[in-house]
Amino acid sequence: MSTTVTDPPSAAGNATDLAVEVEGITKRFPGVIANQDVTFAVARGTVHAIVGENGAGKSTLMKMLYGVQRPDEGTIRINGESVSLHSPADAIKHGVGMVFQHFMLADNLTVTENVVLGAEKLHGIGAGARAEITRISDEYGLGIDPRDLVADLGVGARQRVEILKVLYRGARTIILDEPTAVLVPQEVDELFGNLRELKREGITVLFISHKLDEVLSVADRVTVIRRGMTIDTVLPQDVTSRQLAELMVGSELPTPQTEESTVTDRVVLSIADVTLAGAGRTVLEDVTLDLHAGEVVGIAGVEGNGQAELVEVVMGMGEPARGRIELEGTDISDWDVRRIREAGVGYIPEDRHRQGLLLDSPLWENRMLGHQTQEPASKNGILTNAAARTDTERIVREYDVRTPSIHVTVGSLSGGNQQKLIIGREMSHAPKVLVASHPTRGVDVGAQAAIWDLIREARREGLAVLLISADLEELIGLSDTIKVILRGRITGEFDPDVVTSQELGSAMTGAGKDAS
Ligand SMILES: Nc1ncnc2c1ncn2[C@@H]1O[C@H](COP(=O)(O)OP(=O)(O)OP(=O)(O)O)[C@@H](O)[C@H]1O
Repeated sequence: MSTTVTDPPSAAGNATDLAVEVEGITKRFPGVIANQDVTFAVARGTVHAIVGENGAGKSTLMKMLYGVQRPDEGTIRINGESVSLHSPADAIKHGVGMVFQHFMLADNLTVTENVVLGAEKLHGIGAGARAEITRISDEYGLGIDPRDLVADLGVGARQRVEILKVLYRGARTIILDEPTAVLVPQEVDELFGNLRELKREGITVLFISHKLDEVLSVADRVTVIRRGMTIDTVLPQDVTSRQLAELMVGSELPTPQTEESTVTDRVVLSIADVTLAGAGRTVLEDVTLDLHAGEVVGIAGVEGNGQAELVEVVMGMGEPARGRIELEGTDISDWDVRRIREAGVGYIPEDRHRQGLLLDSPLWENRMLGHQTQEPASKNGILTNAAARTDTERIVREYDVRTPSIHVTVGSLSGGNQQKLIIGREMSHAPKVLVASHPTRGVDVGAQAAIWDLIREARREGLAVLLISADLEELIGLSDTIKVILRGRITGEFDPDVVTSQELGSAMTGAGKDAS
């Protein structure tokens, strides 16, 4: 493919037209070269995407640009000036700000309070700050009211507050980490509109994403990183998303197989009229659904509409006020997590850091987490570390977990590789039911396809899956039926063979027509 961008990114080729230059950056960790001689340049006022497989080195690169990590070798130039960044405060002084995937806003505070927190010296905390927030919001078309309470804002608006927060601190280059992972299609369109407005005003946006179609629709240039090395910087009009994926992987991708339905009429998990109250309001109301052997039921919803609580009641982390949950005919409504797992329910949690993994422990110890009482970790009540280690080696092989060994801490793995380890662990106990929250969040396209194949294979053997995902392509691609959850109620049911992402997005926000 002759897509390499050889000309300097700026029309004039003048170094000062470049917002960021990365030259010969190398970063080593024990047993891993995370970045090796990485070189690329980002023109001012453009949107520049960084893509690569899980563990390719994208986050490490961004951490160096944001002052959280120091390169071992190489140079970073910002606006033509060579810089040495020792902290995020350093980075922001040079005009580089970062917006993380997990928002860091306090719900019970106003937009102004959130924005000024830690930056009180700039414009105070009162009228001056509010005026500045309004000015920035107007200048970049963000539509933010400084007096709004963050709790009242939707996901898209919260993200705009995060963007405003870094602009308020003087950022002229903004790094976004997988910004669309939590957005519905309409919000993605809005965000991309905002990014175009930002670049018109001379702001530079650098972003990491695994969603290659989106990358191609919004980026001016795309830099591909493979195993720590820069492979190419391409123009979006010169490549398809498949070619981009092949550049990431370094070989041709297999064509995905479509599957016949494997749904049986045997109900494995039955959720009947489940109602749950929390913090003075009803978070789940009369939720009823059956999971059959061989079936994937997808749950589509904007974050915060009860899907997390639904998972919690199914997994025994919350007891419903009303209703009943049965596993193969047995009432499990008041069972605890351990008993439910032992009865054959696998669990891929939404927040892998809080619920799925012990970051400071090695991979093989994490293999036993939540399964201490089951083989191979335990035989007749005695822990068998050796068996757990051997099985971890198998998972690393089968799930392509990129790691120097099974003895390093899980915290040192890239996000996508942590996720692959969790999925490998949960699938190895041959569950009857898999409760999967965002199973491929942060996972690259190749690994996502492999995980979908594994889930489909297990479904053929009779696995029933409750799939909660913010990735509508995933819901459509993997589910046998999709249910929409809105304000704690199931408000619609869709056939994945005919529904579009746009229709699902509308139903999720309550804007669309009801069930088809
Ligand atoms: N603090 C650390 N200690 C040891 N190794 C690390 C550390 N941070 C990253 N690595 C390793 O560096 C490599 C690159 O990781 P990085 O997180 O940058 O990848 P990534 O491209 O962002 O992946 P993903 O798409 O999965 O988030 C991986 O092999 C990872 O295990």
